Amino acid sequence: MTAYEAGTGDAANPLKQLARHGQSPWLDFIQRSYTESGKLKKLVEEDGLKGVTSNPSIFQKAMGHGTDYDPQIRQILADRIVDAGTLYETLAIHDIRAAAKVLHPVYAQTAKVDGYVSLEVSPYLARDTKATIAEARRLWIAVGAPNLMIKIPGTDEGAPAVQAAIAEGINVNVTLLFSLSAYKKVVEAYIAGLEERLSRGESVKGIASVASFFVSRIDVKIDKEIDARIAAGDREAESLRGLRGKVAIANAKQAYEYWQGIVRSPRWKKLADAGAMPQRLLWASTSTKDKTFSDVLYVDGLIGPETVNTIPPATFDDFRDHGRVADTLTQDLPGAHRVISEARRLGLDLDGVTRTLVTEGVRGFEDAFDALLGAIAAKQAAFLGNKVTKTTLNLPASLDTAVREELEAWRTKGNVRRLWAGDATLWTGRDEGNWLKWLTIVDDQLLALSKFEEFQAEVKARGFRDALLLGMGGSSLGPEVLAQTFGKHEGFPHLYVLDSTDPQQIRDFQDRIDISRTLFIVSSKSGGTLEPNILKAYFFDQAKKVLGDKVGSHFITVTDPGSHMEDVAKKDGFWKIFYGEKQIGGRYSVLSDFGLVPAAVAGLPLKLLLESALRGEKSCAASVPPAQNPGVVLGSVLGVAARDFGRDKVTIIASPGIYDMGAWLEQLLAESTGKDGKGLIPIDDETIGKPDVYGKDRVFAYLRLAEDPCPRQDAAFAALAEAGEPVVTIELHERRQVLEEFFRWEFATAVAGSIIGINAFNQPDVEASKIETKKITNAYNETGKLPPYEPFAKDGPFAFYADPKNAAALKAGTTAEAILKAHFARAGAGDYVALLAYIDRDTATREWIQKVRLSVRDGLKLATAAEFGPRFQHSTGQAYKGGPNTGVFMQITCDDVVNLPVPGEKYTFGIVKEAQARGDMEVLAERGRRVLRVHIHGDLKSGLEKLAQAISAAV
Ligand SMILES: O=C(CO)[C@@H](O)[C@H](O)[C@H](O)[C@H](O)COP(=O)(O)O
Ligand SMILES: O=C[C@H](O)COP(=O)(O)O
Repeated sequence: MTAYEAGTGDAANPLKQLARHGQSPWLDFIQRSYTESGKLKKLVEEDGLKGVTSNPSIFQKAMGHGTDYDPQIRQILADRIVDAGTLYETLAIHDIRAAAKVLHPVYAQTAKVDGYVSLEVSPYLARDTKATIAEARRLWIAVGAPNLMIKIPGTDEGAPAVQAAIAEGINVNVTLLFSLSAYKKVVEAYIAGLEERLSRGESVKGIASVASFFVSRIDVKIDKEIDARIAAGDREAESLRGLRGKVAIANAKQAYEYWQGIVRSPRWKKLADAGAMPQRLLWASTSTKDKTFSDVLYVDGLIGPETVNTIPPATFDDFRDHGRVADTLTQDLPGAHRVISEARRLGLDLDGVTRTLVTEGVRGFEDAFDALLGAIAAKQAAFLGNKVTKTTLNLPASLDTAVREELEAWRTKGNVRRLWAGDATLWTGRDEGNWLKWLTIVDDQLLALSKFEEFQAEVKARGFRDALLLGMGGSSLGPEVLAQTFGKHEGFPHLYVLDSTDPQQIRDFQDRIDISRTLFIVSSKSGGTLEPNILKAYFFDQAKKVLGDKVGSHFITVTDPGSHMEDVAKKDGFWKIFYGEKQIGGRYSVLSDFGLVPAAVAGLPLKLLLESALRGEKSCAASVPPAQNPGVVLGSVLGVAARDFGRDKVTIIASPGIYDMGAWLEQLLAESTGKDGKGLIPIDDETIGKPDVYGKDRVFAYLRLAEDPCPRQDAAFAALAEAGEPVVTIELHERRQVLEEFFRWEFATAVAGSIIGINAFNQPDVEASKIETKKITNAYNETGKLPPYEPFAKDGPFAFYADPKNAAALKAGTTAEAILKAHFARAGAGDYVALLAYIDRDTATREWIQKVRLSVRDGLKLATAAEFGPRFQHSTGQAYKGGPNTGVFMQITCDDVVNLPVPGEKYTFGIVKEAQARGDMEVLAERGRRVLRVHIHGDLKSGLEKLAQAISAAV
């Protein structure tokens, strides 16, 4: 008695009779309820079931619908923060293990011939040999059952992976085989894998493999071609009709014939003598698709020794009911050859069909996997409820359709996976892949949590009253959000963030802190940026006067390894040096030490914050299909709205409790996307108005803090949505979720950048202004004075400056009002007006700029940006100079009542600020931008008042 006869006994059950003919019926299906209810066990005991196969479509059917899996999903989500892919795999492994347990007795009774459960590698890897091998190895270990088979596609790339897996002793089910030629390669891979083991002196016993030959799909394709030709009146109609429903089985029989030759060959004999088991042919795709054929056609017709048929449940039942058992596989082989040659004679393209079927098969499994992961991600979001932020889109129909199309394109191209894999061709194909460490930084930070917590305890123990962070842009805006959003924490210093060269503003901060009890955080990624260097020099000097030799112990730095600031910190005996990641650009650095160190200093709950960020990361993971991926959805809305609809003004409004998010977002969006004449123009904190004050160039992003919403904002957004404006509402259930949003917006920005078609990770035009500023400060150091700079007009306290081209356009007027009128008259639909104020940024000036921008917005119906220099130069400045030429700029400068020295330099902070304004103006003008500078002489307060009146009159 062979192993195949082990389960015989019930003469009335065709399924059981198969064993006598050497065929093992497997079930092409898996579902939790089957295993848990004992149904699978019953099939084994009553029907002689000998194995189970799964594939992405099967799991999609099982997990994508119903509630079978809900309890385990809830339990996993309660314990861990995971992505949809991990969730799927955990559920799948659970099922596979459970089925393997049920089938283990078969495995034992048949001496390892049968009793297997198959689990397929990710279909996304079907064309990647190395990744398939790694995945096979990983799944093999993760499931940890001897009667597991790893399914690997029999593609050109899959065959070498089969060989490698077999050589490692992993049981393999080779799937997606349609053609004899592909099958031959797979047989070779199996044999070569076993030979590899033998040559290393390893055993080949007990290693099992099946080659899954797909049957019915071939008839579906060929018969369609036949029907089309008959319908078109083909002369060979009769002969063609005679082949309907025959080619697939004939093709399978040829494969079997080949197998028979193999197992008789001396090469195989050697392996068999060493105890190897032959790789059996497994008939897959055996449900009947054409209802005019027998419903058990592909079981009845393929019965033969040492084969497997994996049968879907309905066909399984049909075959139990009326299957006919006979040795059909070996019957009439000449007939099978005739069918194939007749098909060739008639020009039916079997080779082409099998090639197409491989491509379609891979695609089909990818689609099914996408659908499955999408369903899991949606379920996950629903179960997590308030633990994650919630996004609602209100988009006009045309934008909505375009966004859906974009999401589908991202899905079919596998772009989310490409992004995670660092594929630079998603952007401009240059060095973008080197700038993506932010994708996984949260995982690293969680691993390093104890480092931050120890530091936090040390800060607390030292009893600092204040902490002053000195930095610009990416090194200051994230910490500023943390400081503003989470406030002061008992026992920890008050965190202040200074990002200005305005002497008055520096003095304001100095007045707020007690230097003797202050921890200074010098934050500079490159370590070479002018502002943090001179601010450090200034405060170090000031602190030295108070602290003497201990001054270094009040300073820490966060900087990239090897930077100038690292040298400074070492030389000056800083208390600590924290390092950034070189593969993260400044504006993507908030979840690296650039955000974590100030968070630790301020006494924030680091673990909770990082966990929130991790939720952001996991919800945007490579496994989460675009339509369920919050980062891709948001990025697609922003990218498509700008690219296809001219809606490039991303208007960001946040609830009061998280208002500062906008300043961080401004930099992220503008600096990442505003270049090559394209990009998103962020409009932050422009008080929300009635629908009629807006042009058709906006997308609105509402960051709503559900725990403390603003009813006025709610009502205004409802009105905008009602009026058909595109509104994205992101609901944060608690403040902590700003960390989740940090990650999501970073991801969305990368996506939008890809859609717009720019490099989302460089900032060429910010560098340009820095160079111009440096030229001016260097000149000052050499000559002790600034180059001459003449206004083209003066009126009262105002002096107006511009480059010759802009001056020519504005010179007609001589009064402030006329000049401003002429300037603003240059703005038209789709443009924006940016006020760039190089003045102290305090409550009064912020209110002033807000009032003025609203008068401009309402007067001109244009988007407005209200910015303070020099901080915006490290942020939106990139888009102003490098983005679309739609900005109309007005610099506002003032006399400095206070001036402060920069230790070691001839220039002062006042000179630096002047150099920055001039440098930026130079570059703006050089890029052909409409720009005007208004300098306020004398008292700033009254000057600003007058300017506000003049602007209001001009618009
Ligand atoms: O590959 C195996 C078994 O190794 C099967 O699970 C295989 O994927 C299925 O039989 C087919 O996908 C089902 O195909 P079809 O009936 O949808 O044409
Ligand atoms: O956004 C980045 C700013 O330009 C500051 O750069 P940094 O961190 O290298 O000093």
